[in-house]
This record gives sequence, C-alpha cells and structure tokens, in this order.
Amino acid sequence: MYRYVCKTMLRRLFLSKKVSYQARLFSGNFRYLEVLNNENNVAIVTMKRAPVNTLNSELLSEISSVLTNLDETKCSGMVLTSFSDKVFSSGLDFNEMYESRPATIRTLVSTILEVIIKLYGSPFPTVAVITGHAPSGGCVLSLCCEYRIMVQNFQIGLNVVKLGYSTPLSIVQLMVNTIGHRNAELALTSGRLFTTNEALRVGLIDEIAKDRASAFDKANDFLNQFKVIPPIARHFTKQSMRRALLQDVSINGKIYVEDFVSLISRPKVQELIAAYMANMKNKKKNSN
Ligand SMILES: CCCCCCCCCCCC/C=C/CC(=O)SCCNC(=O)CCNC(=O)[C@H](O)C(C)(C)COP(=O)(O)OP(=O)(O)OC[C@H]1O[C@@H](n2cnc3c(N)ncnc32)[C@H](O)[C@@H]1OP(=O)(O)O
Repeated sequence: MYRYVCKTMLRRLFLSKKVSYQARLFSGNFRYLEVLNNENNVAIVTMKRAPVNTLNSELLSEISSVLTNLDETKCSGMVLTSFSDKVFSSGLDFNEMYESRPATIRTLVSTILEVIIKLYGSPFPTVAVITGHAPSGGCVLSLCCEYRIMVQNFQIGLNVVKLGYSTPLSIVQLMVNTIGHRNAELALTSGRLFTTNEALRVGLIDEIAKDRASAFDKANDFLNQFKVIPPIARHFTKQSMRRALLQDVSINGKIYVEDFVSLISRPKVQELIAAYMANMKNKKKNSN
C-alpha cells in the first residue's frame, strides 16, 4: 500500500511537470545507464559504467531494455552519450572475452547483436553524442545511430583486426554504408582509429563539437528537423535504407554469433587479447 501511494504521488509529480514518468523512473532502475526525457520527448540515454563504459553483458542488456521501452512508448528521438568527457565507450569488455567460458562470450556477443538490431532498426531518430574515444564496440554503437556528433581531439574506429579477429561481415557492411567501400576497406584491414577531424573528413561522423554542451545543441538541431516530418513516413524510409542489413542479421544472427564466439575462443586470439590487455596496463603504468 505504502509503495502504491508513493508511486502514485511520484507519477502525479512527474506528469504535472510534463516530464515523462516512465523514462524518469527508468533512471532509477539501471545500474549503468541514466535515462531522462527532455521536453520534446527525446530520451537522453547516458552510459555510466565507470571508468570507460566498457560494454559488458549487463550494460548492453540495459541498453537493449531501454530501446524496447522507447519503441513502446513512442519517444520522439534518442541521444546516446557517455557520462565521461574522455571516453564514449571502450568497446566490448575483455574480461568477458578472455579466459571465459563459451557461454559467457555467447551472452556478451548475442546481447550486443540484440542492441545492434534494435538501435539500427529503431523507428525513432537516433543521435550519438560522442564525448570521448570510441574504439571498436563503442564505434559500432555510434554507427547504429543515424547521426554522429563528436567532441574534438578523440579517436574513433574499428580496430578489431589488431586484436587478432576479423570484423564480422555485418559490421563491415555497417562501416561500408557509412564511409563507402574504399575507405572502409582501408580502415578495417589496418584497424585504423581516426581522430575527430579525420573521422569528419571520411564521413565516419557528421559534425564536430567543441564540447559536450555544443554537441547537445547540434543533436537538438538534428532532431528538431523531424518535428515537421510525419513519423511513419520517416520510419518506413529509414527501414528501406536499412532493410538489407537488418534482414541479414535477423536471418543469420545466430550463425554470426557462433562464428564470433569460436573466433574469440581460439588460443591464438586469446593470446593476442592477453597481450593487448597487458599492453594497456603497461601504457598506464608508464604514463603514471
Ligand atoms: C551486425 C551484427 C553482426 C553480428 C556479429 C556478432 C556481433 C559481434 C559484434 C562485434 C562488435 C565489434 C567488435 C568489438 C570488439 C571490441 O569491442 S573489443 C574491445 C576493444 N577496445 C579497445 O581496443 C579499447 C581499449 N581501451 C583503450 O584503448 C583505452 O582504455 C581508452 C582509450 C578507451 C581509454 O583510455 P584511458 O582513459 O587512458 O583509460 P585506461 O586507463 O586505458 O582504462 C581504464 C581501465 O579500463 C580498462 N579497460 C579499458 N578498455 C577495456 C576493455 N575493452 N575491456 C576491459 N577493460 C578495459 C583498462 O584496462 C583500465 O583498467 P585498470 O584501471 O588499469 O584496472
């Protein structure tokens, strides 16, 4: 009874302030995400897994739940961003890939696949406000959004070959759709990370911002243009543009996941991941 009264009071409070009750309540329910609705019914989804938003199964599964909810509650748009002014996301969590049971790797990979499908195919417009580095899985998340605004002096890209495994075909396609075949081939085969300026030049991002606040202004400008576009027309057009990749992933997703799991489980790849992690730690030690 007490919980019911509290919930009802909270609901009235939020409704009276014309703030989305559901999204507000969400912000309290997640460990690694904050979800707030602005006055235009745009959801600001902030990843907050300190220190560097490493994508583990739990964070990914929270993003997946939010995407389902935003679809059901017909939000007008979504901004995906990071709590950090240094890192957007450092990609998939090595701790769930290194010396892990295949079941653990499988959960991680199928959860990112779930997020990719929901984010890439979302009916509402999506913007990534990239406030810091976005390597690998971080870059993939931003590529699934429709528009990317990145703060100056960071790096973004798909460096997976450096870790000893090939880039999955659909991820290759995601990159090709964004920066074209030639640029994607050069970038993916070398595991290139682009600076913010280089990323703009090649079309990996759409705009550069001097800081977080200005990135949010630009995100609002991007989203505001859709106020005069009928959402259904917009959604179907987006679906038409994205259908090929979405269909491929829905049909072959399980095969891609299994391929990726067995690739990561190979002893050679495990060795490379271990060396990469050790190198990260050494760099940190030497810089301290
Ligand atoms: C379309 C459907 C296709 C279906 C196919 C199946 C689906 C597959 C999807 C595949 C997606 C694409 C593949 C992705 C693979 C990955 O994402 S692997 C991860 C790759 N990430 C990186 O290479 C980045 C590594 N990190 C960094 O370079 C730096 O941390 C940073 C530049 C991001 C930030 O630097 P700094 O601010 O100096 O912080 P650090 O001191 O380096 O880091 C702090 C802390 O975090 C640890 N850490 C960083 N990254 C990771 C990580 N990825 N995993 C685990 N841990 C990480 C780092 O070691 C530090 O720990 P300590 O504080 O020292 O304990």
